[in-house]
Amino acid sequence: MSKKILIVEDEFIVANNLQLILEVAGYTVRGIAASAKEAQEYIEQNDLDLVLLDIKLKGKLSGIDIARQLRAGHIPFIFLSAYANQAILEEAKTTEPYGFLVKPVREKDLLVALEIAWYLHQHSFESKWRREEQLQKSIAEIMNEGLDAQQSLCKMAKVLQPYIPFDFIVSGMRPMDAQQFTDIGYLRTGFDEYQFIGEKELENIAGLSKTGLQGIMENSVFDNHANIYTYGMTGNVVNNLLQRKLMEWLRMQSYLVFPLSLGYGLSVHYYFYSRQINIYHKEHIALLNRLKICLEELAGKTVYASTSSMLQSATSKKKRGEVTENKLFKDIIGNHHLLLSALDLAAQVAPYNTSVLILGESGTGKEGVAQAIHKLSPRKNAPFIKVNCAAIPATLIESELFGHEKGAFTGAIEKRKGKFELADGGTIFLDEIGELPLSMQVKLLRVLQEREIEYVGGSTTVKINVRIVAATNRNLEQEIAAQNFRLDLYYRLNVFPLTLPPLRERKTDIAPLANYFAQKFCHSLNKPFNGITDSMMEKMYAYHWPGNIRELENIIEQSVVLNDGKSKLELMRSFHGASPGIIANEMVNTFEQVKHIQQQTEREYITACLKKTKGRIRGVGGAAALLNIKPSTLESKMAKLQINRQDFTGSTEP
Ligand SMILES: Nc1ncnc2c1ncn2[C@@H]1O[C@H](COP(=O)(O)OP(=O)(O)OP(=O)(O)O)[C@@H](O)[C@H]1O
Repeated sequence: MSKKILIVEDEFIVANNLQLILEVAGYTVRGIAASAKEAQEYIEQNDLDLVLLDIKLKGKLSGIDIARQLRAGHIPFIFLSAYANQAILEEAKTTEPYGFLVKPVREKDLLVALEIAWYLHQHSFESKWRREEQLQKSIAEIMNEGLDAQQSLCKMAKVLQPYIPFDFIVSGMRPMDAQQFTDIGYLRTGFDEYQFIGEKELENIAGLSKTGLQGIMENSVFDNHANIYTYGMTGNVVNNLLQRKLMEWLRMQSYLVFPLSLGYGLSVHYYFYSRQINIYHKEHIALLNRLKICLEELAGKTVYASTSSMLQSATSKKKRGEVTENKLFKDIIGNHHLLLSALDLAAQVAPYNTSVLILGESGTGKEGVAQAIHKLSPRKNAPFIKVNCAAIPATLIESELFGHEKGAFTGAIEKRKGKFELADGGTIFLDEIGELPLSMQVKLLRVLQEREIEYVGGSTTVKINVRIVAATNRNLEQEIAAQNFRLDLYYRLNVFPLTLPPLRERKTDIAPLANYFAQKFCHSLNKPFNGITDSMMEKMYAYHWPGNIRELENIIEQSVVLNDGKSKLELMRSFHGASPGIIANEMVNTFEQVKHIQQQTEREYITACLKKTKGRIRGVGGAAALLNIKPSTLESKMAKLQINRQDFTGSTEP
């Protein structure tokens, strides 16, 4: 059926031209709105499949305002703009558009953008619906298991986490009996690990006596409708004493409360707390409302029925630890909430064929997450093929990816399969996708659309069934603005973005990672592990880790190699170019400053390694090996940071 489109454009000639193109392509143009007001009238009629939306409109309201309305109504839209500078892109991005076209728009670009927008819309809608159905089923299963309140909240926490992220979840009866604390809480301590928090645990954490806690409970008032709160000065200020104290004790930044009535004036309140600010939205409340019947039934069966037995079972569970092993991501160490949020997303998307774009600085573990997504998918028994787009010379990349015929170019002595074909049935991991030359981006886009590849130098076409996981440490939006990356490819790949935090933003993971690597290297070198000295730990905490986990891994390896096997591990080199004070002092206010510092530290780190190797990049003991990256990756970084190898060839070791 022909899709119905609205054109929101105040330039008459542009709008007519668009209408002509769209009608020839088989779309039904519902109308042309020359102002935001007219656009709103069309939207209210509620009969649109897609909207083309000019950002700058005459009058008070802009295309951005209309975009927010379309988003709320789940109508996909594509922005049209005469400019594509960073500021406009940033503003447009906040509305999560399905595409962005720069005027004047070429016919082909317009039709491709519309096709992709429709595909993304269908996809996100369908997968959202499927995931919600799965969630309802999981809650129903918990209900039928005959568990007590504590057990069911623990299970509920695990199934709800991907949908409503939290670091601490609480459920409790309201009104509260100040003489008897019966709230049940679970604190997230790992990817799939939760620790029970009841009355005793709270008293310990807060350093309070039983009467102290009772005093707080007596002075607390409770919401009777769903609400979102933020700790601190902005947003919905937390007035409720118990909630405010909980946030202080557990260093939470925001929470969502969702009350469920059980009748007779009683209700069960669910609280979701997060260490991230502004994480909760109306959409989370809307989801909880859709789950309300299930949740009410579950609450009635569990919390209401078992308040008296709670304390007793709480103590026994505490003794057992209630800690489950993280089986899903067993090679990914760390339990910082920023890492766990990224892993939640990975676990959510893994079972589907959806393309995933993993973002994050170099060395943050993008490849490990890509592998985990593959292992958690139904494709796990088929190949996982990695392609480092930065490491392959531009002239060879096409044949590397798609294969070549015998004699296709000098040196092609026989027909050879490309990585896409090798990955058939499995996953292809396109690492450093931001480095892909523009000419290859067009070809990759065609493969993603048509799901078939063409050998270089011949007519062989092969149908492929491959899931794409791509990664980059570049800011692709900036690359698009600089015309280094194609917008249409970006939208194809960016179906499910996932960002890995840099190590300096999750310093609590330094100790577990350091211990993990130390044990690994001690084991492989057959040395006993005697621990890590406090001074090494302190220095590692103070450092800002431009090379992230890869750098930490290298440092631990050096320490293990040079350790005598009797004493604790000591730091065996000084950190180069360390300027942790800048970050620790929180003098960084803007993203640009962060980027600047990041580039500066990366530059200093590479420079220090090049000094050490006297400018040698390749081979054993070369700078690339020291940094544990491919020589070609190092070369491209050096070019980007304007580091000249020749400057180091004559220098002496520091
Ligand atoms: N959470 C983690 N737990 C254990 N090891 C990790 C973790 N994250 C990364 N590593 C290790 O750190 C090293 C670098 O990780 P990886 O190669 O996945 O990073 P990357 O983000 O893909 O880097 P690049 O952008 O340079 O390709 C690897 O040896 C990896 O095993």
